[in-house]
Amino acid sequence: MNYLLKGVNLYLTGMMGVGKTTVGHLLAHQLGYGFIDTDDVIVKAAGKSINEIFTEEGEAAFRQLESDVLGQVCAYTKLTIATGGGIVLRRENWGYMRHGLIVWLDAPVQILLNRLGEDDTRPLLQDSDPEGKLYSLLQQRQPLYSQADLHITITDNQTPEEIATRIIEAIPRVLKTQHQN
Ligand SMILES: Nc1ncnc2c1ncn2[C@@H]1O[C@H](COP(=O)(O)OP(=O)(O)O)[C@@H](O)[C@H]1O
Ligand SMILES: O=C(O)C1=C[C@@H](OP(=O)(O)O)[C@@H](O)[C@H](O)C1
Ligand SMILES: [Mg+2]
Repeated sequence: MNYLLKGVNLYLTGMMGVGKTTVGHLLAHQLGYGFIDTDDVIVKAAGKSINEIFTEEGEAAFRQLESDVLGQVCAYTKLTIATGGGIVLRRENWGYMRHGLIVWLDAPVQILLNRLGEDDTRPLLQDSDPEGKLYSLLQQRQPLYSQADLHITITDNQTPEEIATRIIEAIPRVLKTQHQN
């Protein structure tokens, strides 16, 4: 697999709660790649939580930090990068991610809700109707996620290890021509 990938970065995208951070970590390990989570880099650089950044500086400032981080990390190779669910919103982020392979992890809203129902670390879900919020975010973002190179559908009973293996098995089918030269 590493011979085929030639150090090309993998970007995991998809809705919050789908497992980008969890699966990305395992995927990096299986590939012998480094692992970066854009949210983690932002939190470390800002010295505050994602919730604090949203509350004190606003979503627009968070999105700028997110693009800045992506612009930095895309200069490196042999990385699996777990992005935040909203990375697909900015056109410039696609320009950065297109240098690698973009994977969309796609799960039904009910799975996301089950996983994040008790979680208070996602500022966009601190809403009186988290289910409705997830549906509206998905409706807005689905056309964007669908521009990924690889679409992996997640069901309830798959472990993160199984999902990482499925991604690895699917990669040869989607390696772009420019990456095979
Ligand atoms: N395949 C899975 N099966 C069960 N729980 C999972 C799975 N993948 C992730 N989770 C759990 O769902 C929650 C959200 O996962 P996370 O990796 O943070 O998602 P994301 O980074 O996409 O928001 C975490 O509590 C994580 O342990
Ligand atoms: O979907 C989003 O807009 C967000 C997703 C979060 O990351 P995860 O997708 O890793 O939960 C985090 O970046 C922030 O709370 C905003
Ligand atoms: Mg995450």
